Amino acid sequence: MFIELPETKKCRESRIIQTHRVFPNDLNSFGALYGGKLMSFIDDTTSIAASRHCRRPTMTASTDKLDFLHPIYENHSVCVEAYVTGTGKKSMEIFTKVLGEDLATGERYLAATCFMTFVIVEAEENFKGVPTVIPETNEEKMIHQGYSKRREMRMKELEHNKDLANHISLTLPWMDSSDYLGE
Ligand SMILES: CC(=O)SCCNC(=O)CCNC(=O)[C@H](O)C(C)(C)COP(=O)(O)OP(=O)(O)OC[C@H]1O[C@@H](n2cnc3c(N)ncnc32)[C@H](O)[C@@H]1OP(=O)(O)O
Repeated sequence: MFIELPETKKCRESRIIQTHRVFPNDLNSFGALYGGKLMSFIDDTTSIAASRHCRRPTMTASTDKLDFLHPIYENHSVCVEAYVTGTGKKSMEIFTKVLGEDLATGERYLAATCFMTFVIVEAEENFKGVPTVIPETNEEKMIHQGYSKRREMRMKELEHNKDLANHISLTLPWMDSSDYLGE
């Protein structure tokens, strides 16, 4: 049984904010937060935003370009904030911004941004669709405004990648090299 959903939800209803301190065992060899660790924080946070919005099981369908804009150093805090910024029928776009904070000075900086798409994988037969989002703040409005264009580009890219997938070899390379070498 799934709960009934309203037709609309505000961005703030799905907003998730996770904050962590960057410890020595989270660092890369440059003394900054390891990128894989940050990606894991982002996936974790966005998945909760998706669940909050649709209250049904979802899976990560895609991650758009993740831009690492600024390193996050040891002992700074890393704040990962995510909320739903656009919806289709079963898919939800989630925007994530990552802020670093120097806890000694209070200086805050934008460390990364990312868009991800989550898709509902289980729903009732007559599922009508996820609630559309209502942006309220200037940032939410600006990001929501670009949703249709981003979705269009995503769909084009998906088609292209599906085509590419048709040419990817599944053969174990050490068993038969003819696929690799085009013999
Ligand atoms: C929680 C986790 O850790 S998940 C782990 C990582 N994720 C996975 O393993 C997912 C693997 N992929 C899959 O299972 C499938 O490709 C799915 C579930 C993502 C999509 O299934 P499909 O059968 O292709 O979905 P279908 O074609 O019915 O489309 C459903 C919706 O998803 C959207 N969609 C499907 N694939 C993508 C994609 N790669 N990027 C963006 N949107 C997508 C469609 O546009 C459609 O949107 P709409 O309902 O808003 O119009």
